[in-house]
Amino acid sequence: MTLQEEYSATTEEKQRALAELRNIKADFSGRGWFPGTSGNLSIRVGAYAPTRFQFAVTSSGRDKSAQTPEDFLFVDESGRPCEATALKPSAETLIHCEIYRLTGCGAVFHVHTVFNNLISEWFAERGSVPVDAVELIKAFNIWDQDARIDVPIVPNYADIPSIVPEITAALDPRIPGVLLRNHGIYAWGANAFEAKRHLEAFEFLFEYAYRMELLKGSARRG
Ligand SMILES: CSCCC(=O)C(=O)COP(=O)(O)O
Ligand SMILES: [Zn+2]
Repeated sequence: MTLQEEYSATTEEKQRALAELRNIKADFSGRGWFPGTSGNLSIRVGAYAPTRFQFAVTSSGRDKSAQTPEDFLFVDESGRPCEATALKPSAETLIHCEIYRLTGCGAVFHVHTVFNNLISEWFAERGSVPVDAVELIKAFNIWDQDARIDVPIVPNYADIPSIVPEITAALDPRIPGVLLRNHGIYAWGANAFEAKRHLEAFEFLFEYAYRMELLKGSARRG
């Protein structure tokens, strides 16, 4: 068996990943989480080693509220298509590659929302969004009484490869997500179910943090 064959998935596994991605794309689109063709999704398939893996990823620049046969393609650990295709992988595929390499996770989801953009800008100088003693922190499998977490924020650059080392440096193994400043969130999990749970929890916590900052501001003004 060649290395290529060893790490590529069965046809059934690939079809399952595509079906799951289609459902998640439709679900997130219904929430308005892909404005203006933004956002990208991926699910890993086949065997995994940090230096060798494959995943299905959304193709670049497409209307993510539409379902078409051109929505996804399979790429390898360096973000290159691993099957003959005219499709272009997401412009942010290298970020997915790095998250898989660092964490060994099974799915990575990226969305742009007003709350994740506002909160990343508000706390940009601090380098993280603090969240204190909110029950939904448990969605990250953090069960400490009154847990406090810091969601990392990294700079956003037009040149995507320049973002990769920022993610490498900022990633906290306890926190399954990272914010790109004034851009969006990357959230991941062992599989699509877990990545979706994490993404939903992040979005709840960002809205909570945003509204809490407003309340504190109005309390200070009297
Ligand atoms: C139109 S949003 C700018 C690109 C972006 O941030 C994004 O998430 C979508 O890029 P893709 O290449 O994955 O379509
Ligand atoms: Zn983006």
